[in-house]
Amino acid sequence: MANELKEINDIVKKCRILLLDIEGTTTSISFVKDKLFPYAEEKVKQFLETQWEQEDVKEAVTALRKLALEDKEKSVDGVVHIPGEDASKEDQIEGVVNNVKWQMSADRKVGPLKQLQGLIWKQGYDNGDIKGHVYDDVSPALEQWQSVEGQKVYIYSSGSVQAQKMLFGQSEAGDLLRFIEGHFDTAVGAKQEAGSYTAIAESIGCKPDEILFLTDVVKEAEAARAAGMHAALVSREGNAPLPAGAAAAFAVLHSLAQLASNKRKTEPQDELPAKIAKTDNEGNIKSIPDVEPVVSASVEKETKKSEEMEVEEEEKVIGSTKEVNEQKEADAASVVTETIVEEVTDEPMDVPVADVEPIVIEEMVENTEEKKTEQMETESTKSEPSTNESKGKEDTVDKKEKEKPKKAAPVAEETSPMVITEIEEVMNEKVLEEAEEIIDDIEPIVEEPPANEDIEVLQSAGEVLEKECDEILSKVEDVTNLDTMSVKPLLKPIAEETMEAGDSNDTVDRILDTEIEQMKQNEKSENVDTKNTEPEIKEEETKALTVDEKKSSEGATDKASEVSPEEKLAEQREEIKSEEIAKESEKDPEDSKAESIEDKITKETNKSEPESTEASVEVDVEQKISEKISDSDTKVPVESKENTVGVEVKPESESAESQMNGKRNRETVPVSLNGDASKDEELSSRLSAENGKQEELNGSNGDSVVTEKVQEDNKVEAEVSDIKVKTVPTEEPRTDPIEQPTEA
Ligand SMILES: CSCCC(=O)C(=O)COP(=O)(O)O
Ligand SMILES: [Mg+2]
Repeated sequence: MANELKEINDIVKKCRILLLDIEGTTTSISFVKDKLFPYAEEKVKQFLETQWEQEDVKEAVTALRKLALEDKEKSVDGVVHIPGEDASKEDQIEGVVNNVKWQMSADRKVGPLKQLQGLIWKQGYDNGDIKGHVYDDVSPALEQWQSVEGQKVYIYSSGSVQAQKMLFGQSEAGDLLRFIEGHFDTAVGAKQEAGSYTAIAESIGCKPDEILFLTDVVKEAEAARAAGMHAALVSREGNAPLPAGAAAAFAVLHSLAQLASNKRKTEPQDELPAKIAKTDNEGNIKSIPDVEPVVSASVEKETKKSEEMEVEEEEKVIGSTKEVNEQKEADAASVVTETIVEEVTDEPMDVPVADVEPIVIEEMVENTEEKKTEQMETESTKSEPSTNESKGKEDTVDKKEKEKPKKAAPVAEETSPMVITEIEEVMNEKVLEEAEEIIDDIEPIVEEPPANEDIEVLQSAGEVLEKECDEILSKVEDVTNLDTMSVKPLLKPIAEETMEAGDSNDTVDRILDTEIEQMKQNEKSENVDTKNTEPEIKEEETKALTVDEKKSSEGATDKASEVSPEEKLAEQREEIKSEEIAKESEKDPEDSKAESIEDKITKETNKSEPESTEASVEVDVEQKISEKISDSDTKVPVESKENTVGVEVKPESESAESQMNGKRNRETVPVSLNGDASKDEELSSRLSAENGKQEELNGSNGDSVVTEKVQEDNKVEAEVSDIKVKTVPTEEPRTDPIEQPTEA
């Protein structure tokens, strides 16, 4: 034996020609015996009667007659004689019909019988009564095999070449002739004779060991192996059991899918499970899954299924097939992939992977059409089929070996996924690269979310800001809080006004209560002081009155005699008041312009240390007022000022006040220095007197002596008027009394 390799993968690696038997290998025995033979038996008489005069029919009848004579000479059991040409047509037809039925019943694989059968079946194929049966794994396997450059598929069957072509050309799987390079029948020799295989190898033009022959008959496999071919057995459901030792001698396949490469990367859901039969130790099928196998299923998958079937022998075959096809498919795929990828990757981003497949299929169809055309041309030059008995005649093998251009093997539908998968890989790499570039461009735009650390920093910053805001608010509250204002002393008159306006503000009330208490105390102490100073004041007033009296007596003695001292005093008071007003009017408006209350408040609130500011402001205000008091005392003689009334608030001050209150409260705004120990006493009493509330506040019933009251009023008014002079020019506006808005 030239080739005794049993591992199918090892065999496949070595072979480029696939030579296939039909019945029991690509096609079910049942189809032949239950469909074709009955059809031929049923139609043979009618066929002969109608086609008797046809040349091909006459040749077939002549061959059958000769065979019958030889069988008679050989004393073949059951041989049926066919009357000679000198017999009637009817007798001849009857003899032929009986002979054919006898041979068919014996399943003789003789040429004359197969020739006539083919003629009869042709009618059946032509009128649609017959469709050639092929296993589901056949078409994909043929396509796959012949798709690899240099690999070809041939058929060697006892059936006539004509019958073969009809079966594959009009199969249930469609026209499979495009995958078949040539056909051999018994004209080349008996299938169980080694010489037949040698002749086939010669006809194909290759070495026998480049051919893998698949058959269901052990003796045929042995004959092929004897001729130097590689051979494997195919076990299908319905086949005759393999003889003992067959599986040990040959690799046994149950599906042509086992020839396919496991390199194909198809998704499992895209594949039908291969119909792998359970077999006995001889490789004979015991049972077969319901699902038909497909060639597209990978060998790897087949191996897995075989493992499930616990067929040890099968595992060996599958494993061999896998390795061989890996190499084969790798070689084929590499060529096609290169070509297609070049087309696709020109525009990697615009061509989706899915778009690649049509390109591949298109090329496949194109090649198929080309191949089909070539086959049709070849067929026209083929010799007539012959039987084994007609050896020496024209060879039945297709000798018109087509010298097709050795271009890249067409990519078939079943193989394209593998190619596409590799294209996908290439595409993915390019797409990923470009995607990375795009992402790089995007990254600077997209801000990364802050890290936890950053969030903590931000939170801390937020807390700081919030704290600062609280401090600012606190300062504002301090400014607006009557209890904590540094200008608290200045609030007194405003508070009083607010009280007069019926404001029930508790703070104001509290301030007033405190103020009232102090005023009561001051009133008492002032009374004591007044007793000590009253003589001097009275003396001064007396002098003033004397002068006035002289003046008035000079012009109007009658009136003078008629005017009471009180009236005189009032008149003098009015005069002094007018003079004071005149003096004030003569002063520089710019110097007397009171600083904007708003500005003052702003300055106050801008101070960073409220507590110290409050104290300093209080001191400043007190000092200023003290200075003004003393200044007033020195510049303006008390005698001349005693009768002056409170200075009216100048327009500037009114304006300032209006800015604060949005209204003109009063024409005069008395100022109090609440809380001062030395000066506040008399100021408080002045304030009370000025407002005319002293009696009320002190609980006085107004029983005071008129003279004392007048003097007291005059004194208080004079002093208060000094204090009220807010428009006194100063170089330190900030220390000027600040009017606090009542609505603050
Ligand atoms: C394709 S012809 C029908 C099958 C047939 O007649 C036959 O004899 C098959 O024999 P095979 O050698 O293919 O087993
Ligand atoms: Mg067979």
